[in-house]
Amino acid sequence: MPIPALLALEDGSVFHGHAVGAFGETVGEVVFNTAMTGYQEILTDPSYARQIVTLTYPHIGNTGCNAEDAESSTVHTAGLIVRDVPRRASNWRSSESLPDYLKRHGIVAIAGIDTRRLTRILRDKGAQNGCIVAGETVDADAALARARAFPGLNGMDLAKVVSVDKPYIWDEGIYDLDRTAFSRPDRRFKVVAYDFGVKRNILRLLAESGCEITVVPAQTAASDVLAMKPDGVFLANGPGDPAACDYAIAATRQFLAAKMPLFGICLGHQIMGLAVGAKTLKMKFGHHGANHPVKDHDDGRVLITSQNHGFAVDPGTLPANVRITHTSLFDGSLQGFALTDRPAFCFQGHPEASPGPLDVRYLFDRFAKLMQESRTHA
Ligand SMILES: NC(=O)CC[C@H](N)C(=O)O
Repeated sequence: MPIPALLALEDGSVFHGHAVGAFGETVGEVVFNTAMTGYQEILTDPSYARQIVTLTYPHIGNTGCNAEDAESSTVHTAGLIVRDVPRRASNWRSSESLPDYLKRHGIVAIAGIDTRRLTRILRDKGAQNGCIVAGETVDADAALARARAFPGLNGMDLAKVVSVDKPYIWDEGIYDLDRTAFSRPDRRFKVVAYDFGVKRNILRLLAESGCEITVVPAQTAASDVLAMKPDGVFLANGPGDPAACDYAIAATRQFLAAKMPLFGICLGHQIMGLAVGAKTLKMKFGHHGANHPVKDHDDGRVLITSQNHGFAVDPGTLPANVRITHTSLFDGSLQGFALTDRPAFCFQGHPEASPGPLDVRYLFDRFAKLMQESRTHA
């Protein structure tokens, strides 16, 4: 017999389904993701901390789970909502089924609900705070009260919560499916990467561009980083409200003043925006998927990109020394900018994908070029 589960949203909607993960309850902001593949990468993306993800693709779990596809050391989504989990996972790399993987990580998850109805609610009303309860007895009123008690992500600083405790070196490149091993690329640049919730494929693609990377905790002082004399500093993706990360905004200002080559992704992009004096805003339901068209203003190309953000930099608040480089073709929101008087640029989407297309991978080469030029001019 399936074990019951229910999802309650702050607007009063209640969905009944069955448990496919751990028993218990979880609360968070419910967002929809339209990627058709990559559920394991999504579950382990630290940017999803305190968010419950519903996947619009209906069959989730077909290829099971494995150790190599994790984007961090654990699952970070607060919960998972899917239409249907297959009875059997099948893939030569699979070592565990999705339900077993969720249970092992203590993640509460629900299946068997109408995810199209849920997604329409989120699209029309905006992201909702929600609560999933899974177990023999599920109480809708209690779940609703818990959903409504969740304070929401506005003002929540989660980067320092998911970050590492101490620095470490990363030198692993991308996964080679033929050799079933990760590459060890040559190293030409010393890069310090701020871990606000970094995804491993970002570190892998930085390594592929020739970077030896020292990953540092979110609250590391800029002076400590500058003392390491890196060729460049990387600002990672991460969960929560960027405006709450005052320590990171202050450090970024110091790097800009020192003319340090800088590259920011997602939360890192938002922090760079705040550091130059722009404002961030909370989007209605954000961008979460692997098929978002983004225009590159330098050459007019349309890139298909991977996205996961619920906040955005307000382009109307950018200062005069900012050049907009990328715009979302879904809603016209800001996707990337560069400074005209500093070696610094950033991107709102996920150029490392995982999951998603690698159309924007060239930004990693741009960072290497920026560091090379900065060396030549030094
Ligand atoms: N992936 C990210 O870095 C997300 C950034 C930020 N937490 C947001 O939701 O917009």
